[in-house]
Amino acid sequence: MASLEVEGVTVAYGGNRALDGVGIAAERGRVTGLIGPNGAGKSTLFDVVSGLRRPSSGRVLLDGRDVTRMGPARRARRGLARTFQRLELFGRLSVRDNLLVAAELGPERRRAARAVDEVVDRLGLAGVADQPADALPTGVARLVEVGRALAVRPALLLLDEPAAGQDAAETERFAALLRSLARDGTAVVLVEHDMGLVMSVCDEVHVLDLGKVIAAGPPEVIRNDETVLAAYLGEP
Ligand SMILES: Nc1ncnc2c1ncn2[C@@H]1O[C@H](COP(=O)(O)OP(=O)(O)OP(=O)(O)O)[C@@H](O)[C@H]1O
Repeated sequence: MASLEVEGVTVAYGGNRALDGVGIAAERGRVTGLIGPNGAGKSTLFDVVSGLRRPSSGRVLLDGRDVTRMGPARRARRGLARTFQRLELFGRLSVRDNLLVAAELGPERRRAARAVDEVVDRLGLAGVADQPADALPTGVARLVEVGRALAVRPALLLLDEPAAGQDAAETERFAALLRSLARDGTAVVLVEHDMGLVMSVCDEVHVLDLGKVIAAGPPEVIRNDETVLAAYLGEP
């Protein structure tokens, strides 16, 4: 069963349909890419999935259960975690404390310190663990943001442009991390503009344009899809 199913979701801002009957699915053990030009509706879809925005129609299911009317906290307790396009770290807190605040919100509160140690280890953050977050280069800060989501050991992880600001070596390590999360059984959904990263780590890619899914399939198919190329290049 898919970990996440989105069915016929529509969101309108005034007269503008940010999402128009969108359906996607994401499964455990797989990295699912969500791409599309600026303004396509990717972040709005994450808001709908995480419960920050109620769609005017359509449904969101987590592990087969309809959560469309559930708020963000209840969805988080059901195993959903996300990152934001704009970094949401506490600038004056150390990396470790940023992770701890997140871990303590998770279901395994009593084991928060251990969860933090695991995240520091897994993301290679030991060298910066005691530094304040606002002293970090953007690429490392992005990794801490991902670490905050991982600290609750999510079953479904939504990542909104996690590689923005990472250099080539950081992105390569990040790709390996995404694959290892999928191997451990996490359902990962990746919104990302770095096409090299998307095409190398995703098992499946959904393409949004002007609020509609215009293509879905494995990276090798999406890469050569004429509709997708036209959406990005702005010509048929
Ligand atoms: N709070 C809002 N009020 C009005 N319109 C909005 C709001 N948020 C987003 N929109 C509009 O909804 C559409 C989808 O925006 P969204 O941010 O979801 O796209 P995106 O694919 O995440 O874009 P980007 O790649 O630039 O982050 C755009 O036309 C945007 O202008």
